[in-house]
Amino acid sequence: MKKNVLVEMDHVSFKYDKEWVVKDVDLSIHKGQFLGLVGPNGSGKSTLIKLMLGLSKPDRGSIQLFGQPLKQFKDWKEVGFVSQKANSFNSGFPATVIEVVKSGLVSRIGTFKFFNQSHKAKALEALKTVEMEEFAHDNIGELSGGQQQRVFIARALVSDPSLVILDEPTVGVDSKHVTDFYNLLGRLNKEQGITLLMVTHDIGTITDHATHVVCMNKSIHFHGASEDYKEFSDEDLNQLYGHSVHQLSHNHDEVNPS
Ligand SMILES: Nc1ncnc2c1ncn2[C@@H]1O[C@H](COP(=O)(O)OP(=O)(O)OP(=O)(O)O)[C@@H](O)[C@H]1O
Repeated sequence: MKKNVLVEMDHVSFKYDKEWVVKDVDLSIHKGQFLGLVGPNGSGKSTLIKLMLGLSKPDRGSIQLFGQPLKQFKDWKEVGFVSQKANSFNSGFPATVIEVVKSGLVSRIGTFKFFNQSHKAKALEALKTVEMEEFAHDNIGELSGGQQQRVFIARALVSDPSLVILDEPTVGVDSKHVTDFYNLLGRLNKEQGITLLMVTHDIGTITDHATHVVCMNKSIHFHGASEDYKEFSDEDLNQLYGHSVHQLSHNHDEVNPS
């Protein structure tokens, strides 16, 4: 593996039907980074994640995970994923919190194996990390959006991944709890050394928490340290987003599109 490079995309392009939605993307994610991926609606962020996870295949270019071509990569327990729609269980969904978290071990133990006491202990440990262990035996559907999303982070953490990818995890999280959520991600990154890639629309907030920012609109328009992204002017952003966007001064919770 190229030293400490967990993901490497080399001239990656992808189209649905005839329209290119990801164009000539070169992107490396280094161990220890907390990378925020931002861009306007429909700019290809989720598609880029799907390509990285091998759920879609690039039409051009190549992708390596942990130094291996994606086709050969098998060590999926190293990669946790929290999707945008994770927190959409209705109250009748028949699974407890701990069952949801244990399901994250399937990549480690195989689909048809049974969970044992050590798996239960792992799941409880992951719930403890996200401060949700007291809800272990509650029904997942009875929790708030923010609590459900913490459970899905625990599910992503239970196999001890080095990299966790999150696609708009704060959608459905009460704005009062969004800051706590970012603080949790910051702790995972700083204290546990987990590399994070997070798709978000919160361009005002992400720079306070992420170490690096990638801003894309089909191709990459900015990739650098969060500090430098703060220098990316409102004018640059407006051009990219096609409407007025302000990066709020930092320590604010929201972006202010008009
Ligand atoms: N399954 C699909 N079939 C055809 N087109 C698709 C499909 N999924 C996404 N697209 C299109 O590809 C483009 C990129 O979509 P994508 O979801 O990757 O963008 P995004 O940046 O994640 O958007 P958002 O911020 O709104 O979630 C959009 O124009 C979208 O309509």
